[in-house]
Amino acid sequence: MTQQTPRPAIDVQHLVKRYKHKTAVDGISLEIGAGETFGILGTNGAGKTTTVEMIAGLRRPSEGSVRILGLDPFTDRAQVRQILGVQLQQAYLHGSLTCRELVDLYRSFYPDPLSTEKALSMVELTEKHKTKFDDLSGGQMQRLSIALALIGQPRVVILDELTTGLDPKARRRVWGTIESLTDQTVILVSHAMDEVERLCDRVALIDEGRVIAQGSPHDLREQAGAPTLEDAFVSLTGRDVHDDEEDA
Ligand SMILES: Nc1ncnc2c1ncn2[C@@H]1O[C@H](COP(=O)(O)OP(=O)(O)OP(=O)(O)O)[C@@H](O)[C@H]1O
Repeated sequence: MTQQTPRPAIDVQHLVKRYKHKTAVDGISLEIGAGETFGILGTNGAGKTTTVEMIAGLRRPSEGSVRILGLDPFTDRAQVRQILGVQLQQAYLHGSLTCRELVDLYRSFYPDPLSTEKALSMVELTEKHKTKFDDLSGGQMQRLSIALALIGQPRVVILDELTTGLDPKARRRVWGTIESLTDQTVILVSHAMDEVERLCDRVALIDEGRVIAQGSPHDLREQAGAPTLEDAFVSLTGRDVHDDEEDA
C-alpha cells in the first residue's frame, strides 16, 4: 500500500452488466473512501443488487473494473474473501444447521473472527443458538445473515437491504452495530431513507443502471431543493421510492 496516494477502498470504474434483453447496469463508477459508509439508493430494478454483486465478485461484469483495497474480486478471490463481508438480500444458508453451527462455520473462514458468543449476542440470537436456520423467523434469519457478514471483522462490508423486515427495535440495534464500524468501509443498499440519512456519509442515487446523483444526504437534499431525502429521491428520479421500473 502506498502512503502518498490514498486510493479509494472501493474503486468501481465504468461497470456494465448486460443480460440478454436488458442492460441492468449501464456504466457505474464509484470511488468509496476507507472508513466511509456509502449508501446506494434507487427504485426497484434500478440495478443496485447487480452492482453490489459485481463488487462482491459474485457476478461477472460485462465491462468495467472493480478493485477492493486494490484487489480484483475475481482474480484475487481468495484474498478478497478474507477482507470482505457480504450480506445479500437472499441468504443462501444451510437450513438444517443451527445458528451456532453456522456461526462456527463462518468463523472458520477468517483469520481473526469475532467469538461465537459475541456474534450471536450482537444480533440478539444468543437464546436461539440451538435453533436451526430454517426454524428462525424472517427477521431472525436476517439478523443472523448480518452477524455472518460481520463475523470476520472484514475491512469492507456490503449490506443489501440491511434492515428490511426487521421490527423497529431490531432496526435500531442493527443501526448501532453499523455505527460502531468506524474503521470499516461499508456499502449499504437501502430503500429506507431514515436508515440512509442516519448511517451514510455519502449516497449514490441509481436509476436505470446509472448514477444520477451522488453526495452526502445533505448534498442530495440541496441539489434537489427538497426538505427530506425522500423528497429529493422523488424529485431527482421522477419516481416514488417504491415504484417499480415497469410502472415508470
Ligand atoms: N439474472 C438476471 N437475468 C436477467 N435480468 C436480470 C437478472 N438479474 C437482474 N435482472 C434485471 O436487472 C435489473 C436490475 O435488477 P437488480 O436486482 O439489480 O435491481 P435492484 O435495484 O436491486 O432492485 P430491487 O430494489 O427491487 O432489489 C432488473 O430489471 C432485473 O429484472
